[in-house]
Amino acid sequence: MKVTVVGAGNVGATCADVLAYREIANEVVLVDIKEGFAEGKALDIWQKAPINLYDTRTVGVTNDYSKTAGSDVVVITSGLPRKPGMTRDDLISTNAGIVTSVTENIVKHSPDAIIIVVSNPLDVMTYAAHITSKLPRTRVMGMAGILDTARYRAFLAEALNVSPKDIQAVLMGGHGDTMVPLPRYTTVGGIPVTELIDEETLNAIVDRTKNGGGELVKLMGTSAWYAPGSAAAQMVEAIVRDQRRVFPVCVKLEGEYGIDGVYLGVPVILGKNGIERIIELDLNEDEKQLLETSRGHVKEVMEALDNINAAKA
Ligand SMILES: NC(=O)c1ccc[n+]([C@@H]2O[C@H](COP(=O)([O-])OP(=O)(O)OC[C@H]3O[C@@H](n4cnc5c(N)ncnc54)[C@H](O)[C@@H]3O)[C@@H](O)[C@H]2O)c1
Ligand SMILES: O=C(O)C[C@H](O)C(=O)O
Repeated sequence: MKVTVVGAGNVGATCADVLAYREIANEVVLVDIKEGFAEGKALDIWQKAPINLYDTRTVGVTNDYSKTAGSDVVVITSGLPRKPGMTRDDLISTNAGIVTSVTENIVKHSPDAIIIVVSNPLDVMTYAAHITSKLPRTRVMGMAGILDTARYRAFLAEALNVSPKDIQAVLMGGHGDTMVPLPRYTTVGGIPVTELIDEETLNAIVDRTKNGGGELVKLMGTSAWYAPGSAAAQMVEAIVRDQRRVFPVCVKLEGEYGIDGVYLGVPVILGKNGIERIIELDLNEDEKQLLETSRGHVKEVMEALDNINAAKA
């Protein structure tokens, strides 16, 4: 299996490293626009192989997409991260141009690839990659739900003083303040979380999760990479090993949840064909309302992208 990661910055290099040391792919190609940057990162990861004992080959290239040819999966992490005081949506015009041109290059050299978008604003960059690639919606998806759910699970594990391994949760909607964590679908070793934690603490954890990205941007001056890079690698693994894992993933909805033509995080089964199935939960009225708010927000940002594209045309 051959996997390309575009963008050799914090998230891309972390993702490539996880793909390599966990031997998820035989070959990982790292691409960046900065001369020598991807080559250096790929060489560093390769030189770690004798220490951490893996044999995945890592190759770095500066904008040379011929080396990515025949990739089974491509992860797009290229683009600006936000700085303190910015929202993810503030990145739209710069990152849309980057994601669009990267996607054109990817499909030219790997027409059968499955594409995982990581660049922000996530839901709308997934839209940009999907319309550019012209691939079926099952093959172009965005990573955010695994990260947001991981934050929620980590905060819960801390509050309950239990292993994060035992916390299962679902989170839906856009990757932003309107994301929709679902306490009703959260369990701790099979026990509904509401039986183990009081409402006030749970609500505080939900709020912290919604602002989880911003919390890290404030602390570090740029956005997170260890959990995001690992989350993208986990999606790659589910696809290349045909694991049929159930994850929240951003995909174009075509009638599911009563929503049409908007890119949102929903639970899916992820396997060798990409999105094998979208799972439709029976949401209650409050949850439906939260999802509708999230849909409205993502739709607005999608329209902003349409306006940017129309102005360019
Ligand atoms: N979806 C998520 O949950 C999530 C999580 C974390 C970060 N992100 C997003 O991922 C993106 C990358 O974050 P980062 O921290 O790795 O940033 P970074 O600045 O460390 O790395 C980005 C890399 O992209 C490269 N790049 C820019 N234009 C390119 C092009 N046309 N072709 C190839 N490479 C190009 C840059 O040279 C840089 O090395 C940001 O947009 C960030 O907001 C998303
Ligand atoms: O918060 C960001 O800007 C990056 C990413 O979307 C995250 O949630 O960590």
